[in-house]
Amino acid sequence: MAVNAVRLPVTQLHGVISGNLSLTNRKPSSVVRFGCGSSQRCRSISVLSTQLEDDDFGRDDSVRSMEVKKILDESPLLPKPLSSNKLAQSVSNGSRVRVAYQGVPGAYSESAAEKAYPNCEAVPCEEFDTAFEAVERWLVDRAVLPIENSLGGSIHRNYDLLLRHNLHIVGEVKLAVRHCLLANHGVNIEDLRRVLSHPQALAQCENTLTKLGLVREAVDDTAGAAQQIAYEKLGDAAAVASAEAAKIYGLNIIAEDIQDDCDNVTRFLMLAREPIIPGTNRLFKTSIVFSLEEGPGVLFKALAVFALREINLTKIESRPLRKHPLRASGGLKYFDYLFYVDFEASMADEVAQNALRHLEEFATFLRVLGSYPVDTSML
Ligand SMILES: O=C(O)C(=O)C[C@]1(C(=O)O)C=C[C@@H](O)C=C1
Repeated sequence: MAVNAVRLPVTQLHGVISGNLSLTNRKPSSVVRFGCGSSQRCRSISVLSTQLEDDDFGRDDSVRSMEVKKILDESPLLPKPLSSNKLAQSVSNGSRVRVAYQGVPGAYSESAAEKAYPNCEAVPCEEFDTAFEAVERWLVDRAVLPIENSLGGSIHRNYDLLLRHNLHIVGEVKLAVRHCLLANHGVNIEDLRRVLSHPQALAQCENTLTKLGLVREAVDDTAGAAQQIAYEKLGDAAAVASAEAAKIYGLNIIAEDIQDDCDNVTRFLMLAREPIIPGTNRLFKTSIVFSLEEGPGVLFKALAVFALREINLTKIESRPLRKHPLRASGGLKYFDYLFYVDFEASMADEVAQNALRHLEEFATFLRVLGSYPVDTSML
């Protein structure tokens, strides 16, 4: 699949928690005030759409973006995604659970945060690193991270993030992802030439998009794509995003359920500064990462520590060991790997503790990423 990366420069960074509104020209802004209910959300949308209504598609881009900037700067209802620069100026108000996610309102990660922590305050962030940092600096309580999808498989980059930061996995959420094709009102399917979305979302809709013959353009998140279509009043482009994003940004749903399989589920991890105390009162899962010496049967031996104890593995993923990608042995060069394994047991179970003690005997590195309740909502 050809995906043309679209990365507009960040000109200015945002203040969310401090309430300072400023503008980035990469992501014009979000339209939801933190913690506001859907009625407030709708009110703020209608303010925006009324003010933007008179624009026509032919207007000069720079004039239009100046106007959008003015509207956004003047609106008191528009929170902005957190960026690293503004983290230092932010303070946590400590009332509801605050969950950082990458993207803008209407992103699936926001829905995952709300599924995991109903009534939470979902905090949009420009980058995953910012979301992680927001937790590390006590500005929010949790970060949410998409990790795998039933159609697209593992989200490799996010595995790497788990190791780069020192947060603990404290929960998982499985979310049914139902993609829609969104465009501005008055734009028909025949007018479309391009489609914008997160690369994962584009991949999940591969068949439909190929049938429509649309050129794919990758952006940072699905809702960000919808926002761009709306703010730039694009007449030849659609976004792959949620029905919620259509509501927020005032777009028309041209097609529903366009993912390649109706069972499209993304699994998200919830991350926190402290691990949760693992229990045995419900189904728990534990995620670990380890590396091994090179040699015949070493991975087999590692996996046997679980098999011998009848511990079920639910996921195994390997990623290159970035600092030492190649290992020389007997004149040959081998790739060095990290193995990420999820198994169905709690760290409170003696059998799991024994398995990890056994693995420690020959693993060159081992870290427990978290022991957390299994999301059984989709069983
Ligand atoms: O772009 C979004 O809306 C996201 O929340 C990200 C994301 C992902 O990274 O996989 C989440 C769920 C869907 O699988 C598509 C995109």
